Amino acid sequence: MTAQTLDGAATLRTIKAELAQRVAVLKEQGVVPGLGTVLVGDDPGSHWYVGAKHKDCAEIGITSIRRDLPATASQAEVEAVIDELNADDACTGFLVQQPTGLDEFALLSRVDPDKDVDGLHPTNLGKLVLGESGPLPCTPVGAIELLRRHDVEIAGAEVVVVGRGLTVGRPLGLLLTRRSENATVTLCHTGTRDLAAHVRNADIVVAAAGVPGIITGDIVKPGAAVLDVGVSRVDGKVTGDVHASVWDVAGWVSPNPKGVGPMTRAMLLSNIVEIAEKSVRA
Ligand SMILES: Nc1nc(=O)c2c([nH]1)NC[C@@H]1CN(c3ccc(C(=O)N[C@@H](CCC(=O)O)C(=O)O)cc3)C=[N+]21
Repeated sequence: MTAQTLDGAATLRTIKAELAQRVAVLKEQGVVPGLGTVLVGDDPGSHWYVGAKHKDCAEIGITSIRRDLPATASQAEVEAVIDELNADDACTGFLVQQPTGLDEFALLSRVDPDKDVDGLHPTNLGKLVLGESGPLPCTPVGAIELLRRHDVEIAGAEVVVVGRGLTVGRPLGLLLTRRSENATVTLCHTGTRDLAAHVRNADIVVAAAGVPGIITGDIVKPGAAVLDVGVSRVDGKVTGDVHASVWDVAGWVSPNPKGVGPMTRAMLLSNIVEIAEKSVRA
């Protein structure tokens, strides 16, 4: 048996086509959405991500405001750029690419929560806990959307999330246990005594540990959906948390690359369009 592919790259193309139409409607109403990015330093991965985000925006009619700062930039210098984008009406929303090597909580907190396209501002994470509407974190929502668009049943499913990081595992647990998702979630992490015992039970496994190959075929339930969110670089190549042996056992696997990564970009675009639409309604 070989698993079916949860194809994030193809789903990104579909979502872009849908969003391009909404951007065109916004333009008729006199609104041109704009994405801002703040990039600190010269990490090649971060440069690639930011470049990809701006290319995506250009394709669907969203303008770009790009602020690249040297690795030597101080906390105050980055905060000044954040203040500038908060005040810029051409900037619908923006993100501070992580990691910056600076006080990230202070930077995140300084972003206008209404412009927080990453959904990571403390106010927006608080809204997520409280069940209020607001921008949602892109990677976990992208993972859910990838399952939805391939008709993988989430309601009632036993989901094991591996990893409790702030950008994926922690918020994903909150999202999946909302009434609208209705999954039962087990959040595993480095303190979990018997990871295999939990994973064996799961209808859906989300691997976001950042440990290459930690999810192997022998611990996956036959027919399960397995999402590979881990990003490690092994010899310069992107390597996920899901071992190749999983493809022989699972029903669905998201590859890595071309799985959840592109979905993160899709949800970023979706957050920008939603903020812009909200500004028209206001
Ligand atoms: N404030 C902030 N917001 C982010 O959204 C954010 C961040 N910081 N820091 C870093 C991570 C990483 N991230 C990815 C985006 C796209 C792909 C993606 O599309 N990857 C491609 C290609 C990967 C490759 O080949 O290098 C793929 O999976 O097919 C991956 C990872 C967003 N991040």
